[in-house]
Amino acid sequence: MIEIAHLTKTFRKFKALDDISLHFEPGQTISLLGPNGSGKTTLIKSILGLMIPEKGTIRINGNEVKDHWEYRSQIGYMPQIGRYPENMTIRQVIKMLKEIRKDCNRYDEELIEGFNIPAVHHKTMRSLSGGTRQKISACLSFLFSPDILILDEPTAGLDPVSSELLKDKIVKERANGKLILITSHVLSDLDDITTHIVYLQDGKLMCFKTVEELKKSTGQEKLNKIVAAIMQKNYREEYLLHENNY
Ligand SMILES: Nc1ncnc2c1ncn2[C@@H]1O[C@H](COP(=O)(O)OP(=O)(O)OP(=O)(O)O)[C@@H](O)[C@H]1O
Repeated sequence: MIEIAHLTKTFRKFKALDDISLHFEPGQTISLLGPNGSGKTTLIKSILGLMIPEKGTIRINGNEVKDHWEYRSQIGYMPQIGRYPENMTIRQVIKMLKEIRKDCNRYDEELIEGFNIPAVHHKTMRSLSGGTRQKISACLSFLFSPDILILDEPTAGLDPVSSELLKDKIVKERANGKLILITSHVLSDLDDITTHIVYLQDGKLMCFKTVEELKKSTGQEKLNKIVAAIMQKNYREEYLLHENNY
């Protein structure tokens, strides 16, 4: 579904992404992990076509993204910080987006109902609390029933009940065959929803494996322990050796 081959992005001489190759399929939830500045957002922005890497390719359903802009309608994106017209009400923002996306005739309003957004429909975007703004971003990312969801720190700022509701939705949509990419620094939030881990460090791919494989190879159950094992110095060499055996 998404094939990334030898992706390299530099800012002046600094390599933010260094020869990254990955392959994602429907029905996977990929947790995109790594320390601050490791290249996660650069990778997401490259997939979204918001950044143009100088080397490598990204294909979505076989089409290279730099030549096929229409692929973006298949992606629901929840940014880390949602930016909206501040003087519009929630109702107006949702209505405006539905009018722009006339191609879509299957709205997914499950989160809008789950978060009880109609009760605050009349509020302007500028008046919203951080958590409510985050809920609106989540609702909009699912609204047009996209095949791919890219969620950047989706549970940040959400209360525990809302966070669980969003996680249940992610699990449900993965079961429906969606591909979901998530970044989060709160690893406990990812424990029950992740199928695969991508770990980046200094723009390099340190690990791309299923959670089950990593549980076996590290002997750990929880993501924070698994990630600690990945961060051990010699992991990448072992990983690459292992990969070269196939
Ligand atoms: N427009 C830019 N110009 C110059 N350098 C940039 C630019 N965008 C990103 N970088 C650099 O590229 C590197 C990777 O940044 P990126 O935002 O992808 O990291 P990240 O893994 O998403 O970090 P975080 O966990 O803090 O969100 C960082 O060193 C960052 O300073």
